[in-house]
Amino acid sequence: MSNSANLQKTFELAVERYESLGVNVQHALDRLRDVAISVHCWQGDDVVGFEGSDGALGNGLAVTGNYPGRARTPCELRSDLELAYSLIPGKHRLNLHALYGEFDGPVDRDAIGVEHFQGWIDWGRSQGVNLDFNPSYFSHEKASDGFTLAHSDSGIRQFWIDHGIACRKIAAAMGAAQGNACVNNFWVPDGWKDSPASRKDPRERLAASLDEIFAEKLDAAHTLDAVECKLFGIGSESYVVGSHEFYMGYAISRNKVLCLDAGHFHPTEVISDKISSVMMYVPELLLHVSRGVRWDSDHVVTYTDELQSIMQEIVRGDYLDRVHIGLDFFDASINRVAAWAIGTRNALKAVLAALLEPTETLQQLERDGDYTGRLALLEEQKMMPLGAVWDYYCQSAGVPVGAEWLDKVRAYEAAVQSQRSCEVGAVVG
Ligand SMILES: C[C@H](O)[C@H](O)[C@@H](O)C(=O)CO
Ligand SMILES: [Mn+2]
Repeated sequence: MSNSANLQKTFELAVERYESLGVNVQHALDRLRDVAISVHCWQGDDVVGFEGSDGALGNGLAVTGNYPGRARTPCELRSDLELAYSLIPGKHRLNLHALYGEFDGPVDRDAIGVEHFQGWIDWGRSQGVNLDFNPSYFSHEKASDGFTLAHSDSGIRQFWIDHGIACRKIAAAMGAAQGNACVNNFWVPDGWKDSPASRKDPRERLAASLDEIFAEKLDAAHTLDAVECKLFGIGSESYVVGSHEFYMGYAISRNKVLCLDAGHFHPTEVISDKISSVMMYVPELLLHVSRGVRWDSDHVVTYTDELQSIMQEIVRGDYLDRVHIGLDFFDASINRVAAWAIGTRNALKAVLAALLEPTETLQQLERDGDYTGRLALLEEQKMMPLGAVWDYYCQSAGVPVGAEWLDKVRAYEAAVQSQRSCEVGAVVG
């Protein structure tokens, strides 16, 4: 029997197994097809961007590793992304940071405009890839003391307010061009290494700055504002202005999308447990699916218990329409296209596993107080033939099955990435 016939047979047997639990595999695959993961551009170049500055990453963000082949121009980044998307089943989004505009000279962050992102908008249209966006409040001389929107200097605050306003306009233009909302996520690094004398003042300034940025009402069909909290960072170990409580309150009171990054809490705290709580009070949620190892280390997403729990919570709560799934990791110690493929495929596998769960049966057992049955079924689930369904899904989506994608990455690395030996400065691709 050919590989393809084997795969089909294994899939059919898997369908029967799931049917015996009352799970309709085709229905699960139909739902999975609609899940668009927002793939983060910054894994492709170690969060350097195209501003043409020295590229030094600041404000608590750190990328470790020196694997060759980093994308240095928009053309290279797009080429790498095209390969990555071809290895991932389904249609996915691109999450762009403001520092990835195409600038033909120095343009400061408060002066960026949609013209600097037209290349991305055109590329997105040609690829059928919808865009999300992020203002960049880091790696800039006006953020060098760790403060931006909460800065005590009103001039610096104004500069960053203007950056936020400019980014909202760009995001709205992207959304209008693609015909669906561009999620525009605000993360600011503001915080202190050591204990503050006033925790209150910077928080009041941050809220006031954000209110100014969001003062103009934009069409929600074009852009949605999201706000991302953080517990601590390198250099902001004692205090982060935009804490979870700060943004939870801000998002609820201003009807904003809340962003939960899996690496932004205490190391033993998980975001999966937060989803059903926050969804009671905020309209929509953005996730930065990441993997912290001992700290917010932004490791490539692997198929962990927490990844599975996050996707289970989204599916069990019937939140697929209100949760935007984005990724946030940056690993420079392995091939960067492989990092995207591994992390995104894992996120999708976890969504598939959640869609294949006999949720109604489990919840009925729970309502009946049959916790023995609940635990037994949850554990038996773990041995179900998920891999057979995943392989079938990849094959029917026209992307490599199993580890076959790695051959494509290796061939691309040999032909393309390995030729990128010398660094280039500000290059418009
Ligand atoms: C580059 C991203 O915006 C950044 O990772 C942010 O989302 C974050 O998580 C900072 O820790
Ligand atoms: Mn994040």
